[in-house]
Amino acid sequence: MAFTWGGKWAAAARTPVGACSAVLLLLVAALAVFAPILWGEAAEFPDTKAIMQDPSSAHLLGTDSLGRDILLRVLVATRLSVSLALAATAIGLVAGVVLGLAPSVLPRRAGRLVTAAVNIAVAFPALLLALFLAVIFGVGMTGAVLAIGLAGAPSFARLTHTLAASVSGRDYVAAARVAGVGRIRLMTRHILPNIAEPLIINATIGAGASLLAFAGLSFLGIGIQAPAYDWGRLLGEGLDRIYTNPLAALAPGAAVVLIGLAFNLFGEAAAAVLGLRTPRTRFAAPGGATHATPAEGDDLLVVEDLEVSFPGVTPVRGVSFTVRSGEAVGIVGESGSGKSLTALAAAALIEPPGRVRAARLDFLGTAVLATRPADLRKLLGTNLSMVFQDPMTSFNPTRRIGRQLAEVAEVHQGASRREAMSRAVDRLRAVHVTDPERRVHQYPHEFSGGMRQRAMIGMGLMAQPRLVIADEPTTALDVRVQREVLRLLSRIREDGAAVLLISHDITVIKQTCSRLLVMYAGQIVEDLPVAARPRHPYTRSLLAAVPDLETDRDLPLATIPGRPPDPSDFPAGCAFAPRCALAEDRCSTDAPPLTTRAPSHRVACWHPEAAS
Ligand SMILES: Nc1ncnc2c1ncn2[C@@H]1O[C@H](COP(=O)(O)OP(=O)(O)OP(=O)(O)O)[C@@H](O)[C@H]1O
Repeated sequence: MAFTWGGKWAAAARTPVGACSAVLLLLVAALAVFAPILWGEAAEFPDTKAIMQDPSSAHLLGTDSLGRDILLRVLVATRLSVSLALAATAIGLVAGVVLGLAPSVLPRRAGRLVTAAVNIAVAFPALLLALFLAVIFGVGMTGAVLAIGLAGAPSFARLTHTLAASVSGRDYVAAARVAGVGRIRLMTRHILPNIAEPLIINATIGAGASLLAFAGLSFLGIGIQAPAYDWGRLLGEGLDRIYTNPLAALAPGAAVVLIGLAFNLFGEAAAAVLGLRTPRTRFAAPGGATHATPAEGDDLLVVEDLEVSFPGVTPVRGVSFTVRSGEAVGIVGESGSGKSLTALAAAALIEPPGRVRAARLDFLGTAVLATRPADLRKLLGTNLSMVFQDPMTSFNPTRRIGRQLAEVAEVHQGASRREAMSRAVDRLRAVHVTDPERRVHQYPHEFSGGMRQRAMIGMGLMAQPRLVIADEPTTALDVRVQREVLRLLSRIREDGAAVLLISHDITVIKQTCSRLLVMYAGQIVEDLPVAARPRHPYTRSLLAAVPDLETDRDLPLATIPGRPPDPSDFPAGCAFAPRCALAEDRCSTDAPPLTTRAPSHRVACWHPEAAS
C-alpha cells in the first residue's frame, strides 16, 4: 500500500490548497507536541495580580479569571483538542469499518439487520447523535470521545459497505473465492487494503468535523471538565467576557475553525488527487491443489440445461455441455452472448440477485448446486482455477505477486510460508517469468501486461487444477504475448488439466482447443470439433468475418448484419433468425433444439444442411 499512498499524499500536498493545509497541520502537530512542554506550567499558573486583564504586550490575548495567560492556554490546548478529535475519529473509523464489512461476513439475515440499522443511524444528524450518546456515556472526556466516535461510525459504515461492494466484484476477489479463501481473510487481505485509501482520506476530513463536535460538547459543558481544558472550554470561558475582551473567545474559536478547515481541505485535496487517478487494479486468479477425486467416467464438468437469471433477465438459457479430462473446449460468441456467465456459474461464482438453475451441474462428480459452501470451496479451490480477462484487475494491487501466489498453497496445501514461496518461484519460472526470485517480491504494477497474465496462469497452477477456466485471457495483450499465453494454456493440457477457454475471437479458440461451443443469445447454437465444417449459419458468419491468407483483399470484409437481441427481450423462435440470410417463417416462431447431426457435432438450426 505504501507504494501508492506515499505518492498520493505527496501529490495532494503539491496542490495549492493541499500545501497550505499540510503546512498548517504540520504546525499544529508541532504545537501539540511542544506547547505543553514549553508553556504547560505557565498556562496553569494563576496570577492574582493580573486577573481579567485586557490584551497587552505582556499578555497578547489578555488573562482569564485566575490571571492565566489566554494565548498560552490556547496554544497548550492544541494537544488535548487535536488528540481527542483524532481518537474519536479513529473510534468512528474502526467501528464503521467493522459495521460496514459485517454484512459481507455475517449470515444474510443478520447482515441485512446490520445494514438496516446503519441506514437508520445515517439518517440521524451526527451531532444530535453525539449529544444523545454523550448523555448516555456520562459527562467527561471518555464519554465525549466515545459519543463523537460512535456518532461518526454510521457514515464510515455506509462508505465501507459501498466501497467493499464495488471491490468485491473485481476479478481478484472472485479468484480468491475460487481458491477457497475464507470470508474473513478475503475481507482483511483482499478487500480492506483496496478500500483503505478512500477510507483514510474520509477520516482526515472527518477529523475536522470531530474537532468541531468536541469543541461543541465542551462549550456546552458536557465535554472536557476542569481543570483540563480544550478549545471548546476556552471558548465557553471567553464568551462570558465577549464585550470586554472579545479576543478571549475569538482565539480558541478561530483555532477550531482554522484547524478543522485544514483537516477538511487536506482530505479534500487528497481525495481530488485520488479521484484523478484510476486505481491500478490488476490481478489474477488462483487455482487449486491436488487430491482430485476422479470424476465419474471421463467427465470433469457436466452442465445440463443451465439457466442463469437476474431480476427481469435470463441471459443464459438451457445450456448443456461436457468438458472431459485433458480436453480443451472453447466458447465463442459475440459480446453479451452469455459466455462469461456460463463459466462463472460453473465455478459457483454467480452472486445474488443472480440465480443459477440446472438439471445437472457436476464438477468432478459433485453436484455443485447441492453442495454446502464450505465443501464447495474446498472442491473448487483445489481443483479449479480461473484466469480472468482483464490483466488490470486480476491481481490484488496492494500485495506482492509472490504472496498472492503463495496464498493458494498455504490455504489449500497447508504449506509453510517458505515452502509456498518457493513453489511460487517455481511456478513463475514454469510460465517463463524471468528472474522469478526477484519478481516474487514485486507488486503487480511492476509487471508488464503479458508478464502479469503469465503470472496469473502461474497462480492457477500453484496446485494441480483439473480444470482451468480462462475468460478472454489474451484480449488485452499484443499478438506476440497472446501467442505465448495460448501456448502456455496448451501446455497445461499436457499436464492433464482440462481447459475451458472463452473468447469472442474464433481464431484464438481454433489455435488452442479441440472442441468449440458457439453461443448466441444465451444458448449454445453449435457444438463441434474444431476441425469439423460448421453447419450453423451463425458459426459460418463468424468464420467468414475473420480474414485469412485466401481472403480477397479487394472485397469488403464480411460482417454479420444487425445486432444480437437484448437479453431482456429474446425472440420466440431462433434468436439468430432476424440476422440470418436463410431464415424462413418457422425460424421466427419455433426455437430449433440443439440436435446431434454427426458424431460430436450438435447444431440448433432448422436448416443446417442448407447452411453447409
Ligand atoms: N449482474 C448482471 N445483472 C444483469 N444482467 C447481467 C449481469 N451480468 C451479466 N448480465 C447480462 O448477461 C448477458 C451476458 O453476459 P456475459 O458477461 O456472460 O456475456 P459475454 O458473452 O461473456 O460477453 P463479453 O464477451 O462482452 O464478456 C449480457 O447481456 C449482460 O448484460
